[in-house]
Amino acid sequence: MDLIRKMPKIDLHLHLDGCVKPSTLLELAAAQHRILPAPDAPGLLPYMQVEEECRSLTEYLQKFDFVLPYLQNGEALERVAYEVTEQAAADNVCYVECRFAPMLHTLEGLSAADAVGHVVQGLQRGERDFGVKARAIVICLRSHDESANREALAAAVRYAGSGVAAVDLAGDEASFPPSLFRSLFEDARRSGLPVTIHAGEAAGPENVEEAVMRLGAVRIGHGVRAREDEAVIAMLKDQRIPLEMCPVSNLQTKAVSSWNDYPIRQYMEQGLLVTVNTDNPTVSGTTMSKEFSMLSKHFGFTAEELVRLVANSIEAAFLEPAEKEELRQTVAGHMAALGLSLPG
Ligand SMILES: O=c1[nH]cnc2c1ncn2[C@@H]1O[C@H](CO)[C@@H](O)[C@H]1O
Ligand SMILES: [Zn+2]
Repeated sequence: MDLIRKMPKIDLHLHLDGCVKPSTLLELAAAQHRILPAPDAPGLLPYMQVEEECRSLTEYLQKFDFVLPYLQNGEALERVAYEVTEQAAADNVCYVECRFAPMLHTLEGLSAADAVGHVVQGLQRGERDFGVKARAIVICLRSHDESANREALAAAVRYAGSGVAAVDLAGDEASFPPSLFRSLFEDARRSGLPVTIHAGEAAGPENVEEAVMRLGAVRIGHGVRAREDEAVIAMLKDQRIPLEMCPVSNLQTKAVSSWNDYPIRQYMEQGLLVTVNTDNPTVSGTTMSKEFSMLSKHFGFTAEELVRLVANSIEAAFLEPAEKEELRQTVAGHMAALGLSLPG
């Protein structure tokens, strides 16, 4: 466990609104003169974190409704983004891609572009203060209409290459299939921003295929249910599409029924490019170290296998080649100090 904590790690799939600290929420509420249902951090946690009995992604997503009202101004967004890098540093995560849906932060007059600007500012301040590299990913939401999603996309394009690294599609996968978003993602692709899409989490392998073949995704969020179709697995392998797996979250949303049933080893043996991430540290009650510990506990992952996952994340990162190489050097240096060597 100590080695896991010290190991340099990478988190490519983490939602900004899923990692607000309860202590921060208390301060945001006080500054905004808003009432919370509990007076202290332990009392707030049940409102922010899922229980073991969580039954589905839809139920899981309800936790976000609780924090979003407090994240409607630039100051709050900048602070929680800054704290993403602080939390990353505390767990020896040296690169983080932090995703969020700007349109969820426009309820009190902030524009989508301003929301993106504030998040980018918070991440960049955190990069300087904590030595953690950070990029933002802008999320379009399945439950939003085309015009809202186009506004989010335009905000992403405005910050492309200056803080925003990619575009994503998230939300209720069971109710809104990816085919509804073909025209939106055609424009996303034309903008030059790379695309990652949540798929095969709460619906079947056809969504993974659609995301890659029709929407142009070059990475897939979760992809747990891709295993139900051999042809989809072959397509992921042939195109070397990284999977952003989030084990603790995937158990909670019932993308799988038990650890035994989690396809991570199977995917690695099939030659897929697997990465491991947190999804939502507060909502899921997790950290990168906890994710790695779970893999070592339930699947006997060795230190070398965990290092392989970190190497995969470097390969999958939405960074320019020179920046990626710099990250590789940094990670290799930290690994070497622990007596571990970074492959490839
Ligand atoms: O695992 C997930 N699957 C799909 N959507 C998610 C997941 N986690 C969070 N969000 C959605 O993304 C929004 C912006 O961050 C969150 O508000 C939540 O609705
Ligand atoms: Zn997610």
